[in-house]
Amino acid sequence: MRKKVLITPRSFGKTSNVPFEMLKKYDYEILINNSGKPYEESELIKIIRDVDGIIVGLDKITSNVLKNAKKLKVITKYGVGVDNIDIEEADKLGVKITYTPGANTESVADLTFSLMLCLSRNVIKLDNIVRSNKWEKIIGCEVYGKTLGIVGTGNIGRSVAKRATGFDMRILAYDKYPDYDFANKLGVKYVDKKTLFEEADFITLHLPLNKETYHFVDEEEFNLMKNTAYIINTSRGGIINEAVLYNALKNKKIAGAALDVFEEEPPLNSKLFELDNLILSPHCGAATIEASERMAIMAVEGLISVLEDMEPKYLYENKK
Ligand SMILES: NC(=O)C1=CN([C@@H]2O[C@H](COP(=O)(O)OP(=O)(O)OC[C@H]3O[C@@H](n4cnc5c(N)ncnc54)[C@H](O)[C@@H]3O)[C@@H](O)[C@H]2O)C=CC1
Ligand SMILES: O=CC(=O)O
Repeated sequence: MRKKVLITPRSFGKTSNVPFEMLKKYDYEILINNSGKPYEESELIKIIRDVDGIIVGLDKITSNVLKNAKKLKVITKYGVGVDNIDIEEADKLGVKITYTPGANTESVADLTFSLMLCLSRNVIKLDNIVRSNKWEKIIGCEVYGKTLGIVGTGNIGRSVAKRATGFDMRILAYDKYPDYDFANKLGVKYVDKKTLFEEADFITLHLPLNKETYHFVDEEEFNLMKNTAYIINTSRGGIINEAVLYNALKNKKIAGAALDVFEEEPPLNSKLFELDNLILSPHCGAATIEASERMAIMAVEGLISVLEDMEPKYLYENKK
């Protein structure tokens, strides 16, 4: 019987045909989510019953979904953050998880840096000024020479650090597993969480979302920050307590923030929209031609390796 593969991410295979050509060699029956949005749990439960492998974007692969997946051998994350997958349930059921580590690193680092520059120079507001037939200037601040606090020095955090050296920034970092080789090479200083939040002019978050990192930035951290400091989140919405961020921005406890990710996505009619010291983007960190192509190819390689009983590629190891 032909194996069935479900593909849900919107941008999969949109920038090149290579991933589909790779899949063709195996004569799988391919199902594609053409709805333009992630599946609801109830939809996935129906579809997944006789699926052997799934390439998934941000759809929630809950324990209910997994319990209904009678043939599933592999869940392949088209991306890096696997917080939308019930990893423990998958482990219990013997379903392998593969992902695409590093595939979107440079794209997320680019977006992070561009958000930092947009915040410091009020780029969105400047654009609005000119479009409304006004000619006013806003005094911003330089990123050059400032202190950057990088939370999470994995692939993306390290790439942000590389960009920051070009701006002669003083770079502080915090990570549960510090990488001293990288730090020595780039002149990055590992500090404790409190020091980073107290001293940084720009803080950027690059942690995976899990029980340990949920609301990693909460009241206490906003209280430590300078009132001239900015925070940028391109990791996952749940890393920041959004209600507390709202108050910090509203009361000018901090200077500003930029969010590519939200506790609820999309953040429809959110009260965050009232704030003019906040820049928003719709979870676009990996939305480049280059990252999409790399993610699609690595996703297909991972999926095929498990479905065809080869040495699994890009296996996600649950470190708990
Ligand atoms: N906005 C977007 O489109 C994208 C968002 N992401 C998010 O960015 C996150 C980071 O991505 P990468 O850098 O590629 O992952 P990575 O796995 O290379 O780096 C994560 C880093 O966080 C550290 N870490 C983990 N738990 C920690 C804790 N409790 N305390 C301190 N440090 C901890 C790890 O030691 C590691 O250095 C992903 O998990 C994903 O959620 C990733 C790609 C695109
Ligand atoms: O959000 C995207 C990812 O790769 O994780």
